[in-house]
Amino acid sequence: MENQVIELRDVLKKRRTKNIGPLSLAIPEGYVVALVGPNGSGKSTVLNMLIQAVLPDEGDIVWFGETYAEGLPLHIRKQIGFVPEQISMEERYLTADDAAAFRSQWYDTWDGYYFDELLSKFGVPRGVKLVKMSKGERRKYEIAAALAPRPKLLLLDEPSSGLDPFAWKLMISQLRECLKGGETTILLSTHIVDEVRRLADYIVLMHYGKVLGMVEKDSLLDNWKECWVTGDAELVQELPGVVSWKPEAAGALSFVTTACVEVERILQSAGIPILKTRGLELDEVLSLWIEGHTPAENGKMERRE
Ligand SMILES: Nc1ncnc2c1ncn2[C@@H]1O[C@H](COP(=O)(O)OP(=O)(O)OP(=O)(O)O)[C@@H](O)[C@H]1O
Repeated sequence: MENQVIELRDVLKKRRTKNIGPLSLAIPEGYVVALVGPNGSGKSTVLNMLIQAVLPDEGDIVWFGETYAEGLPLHIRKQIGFVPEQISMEERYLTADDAAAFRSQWYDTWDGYYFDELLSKFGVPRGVKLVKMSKGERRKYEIAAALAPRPKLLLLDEPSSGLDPFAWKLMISQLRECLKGGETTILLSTHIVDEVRRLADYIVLMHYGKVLGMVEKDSLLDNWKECWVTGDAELVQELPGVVSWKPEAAGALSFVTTACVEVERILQSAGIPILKTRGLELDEVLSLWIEGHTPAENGKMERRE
């Protein structure tokens, strides 16, 4: 059986206007799980509960097989790298190097050379206080500082927010690098479809404080597509997973399906060519999922090489 790095068991956080939870979720070791969902759906609250910056009102959180209701012990905290949504108050008036010197005291696995290399590659200004940096520069520092101790678990709250395209690509390649050994697990919240496409193994959808499901990314993105074929309404009614369709020019029609792999198989055996397909954007996938078009059950994944 796979090791679960994190487990949430009926976790509930009461907020003034809405509750986040009850949430039950298991994050398997060695995978990347993308938390997606509209603003205010509870993604940051989940991530903050995982470092005990926010404490749940009910339920249990299990880290590496143990619960720690009395506070996260240092040996567990040291295995977690966190990129928060907001810059921490304690580090505001420190430079990147001073903040790193402060952090490295808590992490015996802190790799100063790696941190230095990341700051240089990202072009983070040295000698400038974090509070005086641009949003993107601070983000780059946060990513470098989260990666430097080579943690087993990386919690990333919208890590690409404010990054330019060059820095974004660098972040993706560095995260992929971390995953190579198979022991690092990443839980990230994101609104960026390309980030999900390039990194995630699983997608967890949050909506109004609830988890609507956890599904394999490949299965979701391979199956949820818009297709163009030559045919009529009768044809579309025979096809599985069709959620909408419309006539197009020259006797063609387009339809959105949540079962494209099966649709392709059926059309191929009927000798009907698919003229074109388009993978849905993340917002389209989320809207359909939220409307109740649930993805197929996820199968077991092969472990990452
Ligand atoms: N400190 C707080 N006190 C009271 N309510 C809060 C607090 N932090 C968050 N909330 C509320 O909890 C809900 C979930 O917020 P959260 O930041 O977890 O959402 P999110 O999914 O990360 O949103 P976004 O995509 O906008 O970052 C929101 O309705 C928010 O107003």
